Amino acid sequence: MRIPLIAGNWKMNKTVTEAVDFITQVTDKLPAPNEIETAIAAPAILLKSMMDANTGDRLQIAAENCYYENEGAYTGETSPMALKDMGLHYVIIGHSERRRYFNETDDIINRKVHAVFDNKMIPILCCDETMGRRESGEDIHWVVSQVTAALKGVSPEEAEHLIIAYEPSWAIGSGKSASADQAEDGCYLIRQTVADIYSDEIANQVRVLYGGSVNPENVSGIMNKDNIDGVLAGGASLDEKTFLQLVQYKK
Ligand SMILES: O=C[C@H](O)COP(=O)(O)O
Repeated sequence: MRIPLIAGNWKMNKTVTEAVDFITQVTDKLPAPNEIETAIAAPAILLKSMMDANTGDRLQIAAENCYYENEGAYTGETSPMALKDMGLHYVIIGHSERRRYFNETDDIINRKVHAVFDNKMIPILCCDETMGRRESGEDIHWVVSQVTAALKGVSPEEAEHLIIAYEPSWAIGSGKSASADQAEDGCYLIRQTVADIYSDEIANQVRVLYGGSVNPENVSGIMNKDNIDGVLAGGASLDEKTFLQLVQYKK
C-alpha cells in the first residue's frame, strides 16, 4: 500500500524565524506518518533550525535541491552528504524552476538523483510539461523522456523507493490547477513509464504526486484519483492553516 504524501515546497521563501514558527505551530497537529506522511521542503539555509524545531516524528523536513558531488571546490553548492548527516530523508530534484532558471539538464538531474540515492536518501523527482506541448500532444513524450533520462542507471532496488512529482509548468503558481483528470493522466503516464523501465511491481510501489496550484478546495478531488499518491504544494504550503487544510483532505 502506498502511503499518501502531502508535501510543501516553500521555494525561496521564509526567514529562519518564520520557518521555526511554522514548524512549532504545525508539528503536533499532523497525522501519524503511517496514515498520511507530511513533508516540507525548504531552502538549505533554513533546514537545521527546522530540524531542531521539529520535535515529533510526524513531519519530514526536506531539501529543495542539492549538488551531485559530496564535497569539493563547488562554491555555494549544497552537499547531499551534509543533508544526510543532518538527518534528512527527502530531496527535491529537477524542479521545473531549477530546469528553467538554473539550466539544469537531464544529465545534471540524473547525476543528482544518483547522489541522493548514494547518500541513502530519496529523491522527489519532478518532471514538467508546458501548455504548448500539451496542446500539440508532445507533452507525453516530454514527460516520458524526463523520467527516463533522470532514472538512467538507477537500480530497481533504488527505484522502488522513488517519489515522482508531475508538475505542469502552466499550473505552477498560476492559480490554474490542472483538472483532477489531467493530473491523473500525467501521473498514470509516469507510473506506466516506470513500469516500462522496471516492472509493474516497482511501478506500484513508486509514489506519484501532483503539483501545480494545489489548494484546500481542489486537493480532495486530486487525491481521489487512483494514480495520485500525494501533492507537492508551493504557495498553499506557506501558511500553517492552509497547509493543515491540505493535510486534512477528505477522500
Ligand atoms: O513544487 C511546487 C510547485 O511548483 C507548485 O507550486 P504552486 O502550488 O505554488 O503552484
